[in-house]
Amino acid sequence: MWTKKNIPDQTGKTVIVTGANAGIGFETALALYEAGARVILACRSLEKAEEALLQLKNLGGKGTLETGRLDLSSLASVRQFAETFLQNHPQLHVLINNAGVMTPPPSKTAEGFELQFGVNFIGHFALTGYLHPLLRATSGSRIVTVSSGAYRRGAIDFDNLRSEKDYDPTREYAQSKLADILFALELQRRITAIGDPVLSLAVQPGANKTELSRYMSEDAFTAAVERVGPLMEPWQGALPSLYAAVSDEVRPGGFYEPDQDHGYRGFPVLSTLKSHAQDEVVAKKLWDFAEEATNLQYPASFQS
Ligand SMILES: NC(=O)c1ccc[n+]([C@@H]2O[C@H](COP(=O)([O-])OP(=O)(O)OC[C@H]3O[C@@H](n4cnc5c(N)ncnc54)[C@H](O)[C@@H]3O)[C@@H](O)[C@H]2O)c1
Repeated sequence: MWTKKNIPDQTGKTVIVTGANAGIGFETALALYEAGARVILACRSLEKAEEALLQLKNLGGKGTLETGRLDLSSLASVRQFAETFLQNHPQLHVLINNAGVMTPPPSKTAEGFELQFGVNFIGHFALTGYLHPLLRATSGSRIVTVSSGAYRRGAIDFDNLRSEKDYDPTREYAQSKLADILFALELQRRITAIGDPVLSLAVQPGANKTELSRYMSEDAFTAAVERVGPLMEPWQGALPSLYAAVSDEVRPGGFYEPDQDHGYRGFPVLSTLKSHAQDEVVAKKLWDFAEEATNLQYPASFQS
């Protein structure tokens, strides 16, 4: 069984974890810090990032910790974070696109996207794009994008990417998490096409006790727990991200999730995605949309 004890020494590696101040992101950052990495806690609130840094230091690790302000609901903030990072770091070994929001009241990003689509997908698309040149220049680098089992119920509604229709929070969450997977796989195809060794992987953490459910009603939360069974601890939810971030066994464009044979609990395994998440036509169309929305085109030498 793969656990965080299997993480090889990460001394000399630089890792960014988005949404590292809470839940799965915090546990992901902790494990990599323990293993010796330089971990950048990229958080919406700098104050919360500093609090998390102190908590992590108290827990102990042989790596180093830094904080950065990153609000994924604003492309200006994403750009500012990336520019500051690029000025101060010669390498980036792992980018973990972990931050997320689920079923909030109707709200929009600075650019007018529905919050879940904007934060979970568009913000991470932009962040990855800004950091991509440094990832390319760093040997053995990888990008890990955290999706959700909710992708299975998701569909990309190209007539509603700018919230043209009524807001349905659950549908929007599932769409954003499907978008994360389509993005990770399309990115790998584009990276491979230009002959780069960078890896792009997608993961889903299973059902974990975190603050992600803060906007769910008690009834909806109870029904969800009845459906999926007892929730796992956040450290368990971090295992697929950690496996994808450090394992030598990962497959380019692979999707990792807690083992289905064990009820989506415990150790991470390579898993087969449902066919709609492997749809290359939809992925390309979504990529085109994201490029236009963010004004970013990458990989730089890729010709579609
Ligand atoms: N907890 C689960 O059961 C579960 C299941 C499937 C997928 N996930 C995914 O795991 C990831 C981590 O979620 P979690 O369960 O730890 O939830 P969480 O609510 O505990 O943590 C989410 C993190 O994302 C950050 N975040 C939210 N909006 C942001 C923004 N605009 N800019 C920057 N950061 C922002 C939060 O501040 C927090 O640090 C998410 O992508 C989520 O969709 C979680």
